[in-house]
Amino acid sequence: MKYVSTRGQAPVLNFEETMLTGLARDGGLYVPESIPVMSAGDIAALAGLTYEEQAFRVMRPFIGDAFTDAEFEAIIARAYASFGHDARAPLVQLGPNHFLLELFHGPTLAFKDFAMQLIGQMFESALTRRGEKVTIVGATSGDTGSAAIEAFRGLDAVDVFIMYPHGRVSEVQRRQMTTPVEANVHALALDGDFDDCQAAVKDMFADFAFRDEVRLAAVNSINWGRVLAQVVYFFSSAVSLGAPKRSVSFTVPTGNFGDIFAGYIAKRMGLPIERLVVATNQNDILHRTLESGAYTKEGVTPSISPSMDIQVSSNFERALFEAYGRDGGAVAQLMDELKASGGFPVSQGAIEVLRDIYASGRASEAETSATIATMLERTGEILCPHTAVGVKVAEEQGLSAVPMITLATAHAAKFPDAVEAATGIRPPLPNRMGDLYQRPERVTRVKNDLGEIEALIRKMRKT
Ligand SMILES: Cc1ncc(COP(=O)(O)O)c(C=O)c1O
Ligand SMILES: N[C@@H](CCOP(=O)(O)O)C(=O)O
Repeated sequence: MKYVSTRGQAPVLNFEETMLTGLARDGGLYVPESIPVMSAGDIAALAGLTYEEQAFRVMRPFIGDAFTDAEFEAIIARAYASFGHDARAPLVQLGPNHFLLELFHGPTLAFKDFAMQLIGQMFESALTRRGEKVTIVGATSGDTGSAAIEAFRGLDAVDVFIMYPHGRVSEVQRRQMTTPVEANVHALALDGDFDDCQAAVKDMFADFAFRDEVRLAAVNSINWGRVLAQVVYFFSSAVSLGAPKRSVSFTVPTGNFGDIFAGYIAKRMGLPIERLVVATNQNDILHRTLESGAYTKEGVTPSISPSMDIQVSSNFERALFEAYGRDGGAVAQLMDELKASGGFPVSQGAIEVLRDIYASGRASEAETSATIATMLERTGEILCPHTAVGVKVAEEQGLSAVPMITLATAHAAKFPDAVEAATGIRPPLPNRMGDLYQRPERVTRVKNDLGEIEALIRKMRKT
């Protein structure tokens, strides 16, 4: 399996190189040269298997010879061993034909653990074999960062630097990043918003001297390995509701577009997905784009679903690449326009392709709060605000004979203030999170200045 850049100018790589490279050298994102297809028989055979067995079968065609079957099985087993639910990604029913896919049973209580625990194991295995070390830089609006620090803490072959927008993540998210004691992980509180953090990561990758000096690697959904791991739960949930005989639809709370793009990959692999619905909060650039055909950046407005406070949605580039018939030159031009003028019009042909694949909706702050309250009353489920955005948008899609699965992307206890304001109940952290509120914090405040960030990383890295 080979991987190509969405901007068409970077070297073609195999899976392991793609995983360790992160952003392509032309600024694009790597995607598989072709998408492997699973037959109806292959999909039906997933029924009754464990999550780990399903993960092996779904991901195996993408990894080429990066790992032997035995190594890959062991990596998957280690990745999910720390999850707090035997099913890993259980489904619960919310109402007639509406299901919630609980993706928050991993160690940091968000869906990011599914991919991050896996790529942590894959990095460790590949780097040990190669005798190499890397410096990971990541941008987070709260969940990617905590999941990355958890997955990579204490590993000898990596230093990890996670930038989060100062004052714009929840206390639980911040503490998950600032309390681990291992010397190889660092939380950097940046003066700016998530888009500034993500732009800084991409600028570091574009600074080839720095990139090569510190051997930069990425764990945001820039990294194809992240998207790949997230494909699995689209299969596991659909199969448990009767796929491939029965179609399903998904609503995905969306920010950086990685999770819903994983759903698109599952569909391309043969999973019968009828609708893929993008659910946004008030930072609704994706919903506006699908409605108007113009991708136009506005400022990021802080919300009660802070992990989705994003305006420059990284993986939308992968969706554009597909919608423009895999024309890397056209995508590069759009990305230049975005950088220069803060937006671009999507061509008529491409927007029609996108609208064919993705539906969309938006939930306001008041609607999000009201959904948390109503769902508690109706179903007894306490939703996190991101999940509530998804549930609200899913309900607006209207009932159909096809089951709708909304992704529950985080545990309510990560956002206790928003949940308490909506319901009067302050959701407690699971026991296994222990003394998070008592542990001392370690964080470095940093200006949104590339030179300063790079100097700090040079100084703090140990490899
Ligand atoms: C809890 C939560 N929900 C939804 C999202 C949006 O996911 P994506 O960025 O893959 O669109 C995020 C952040 O990525 C998140 O942390
Ligand atoms: N919501 C994310 C933003 C980064 O997304 P990623 O999937 O590209 O890592 C977060 O919680 O940090």
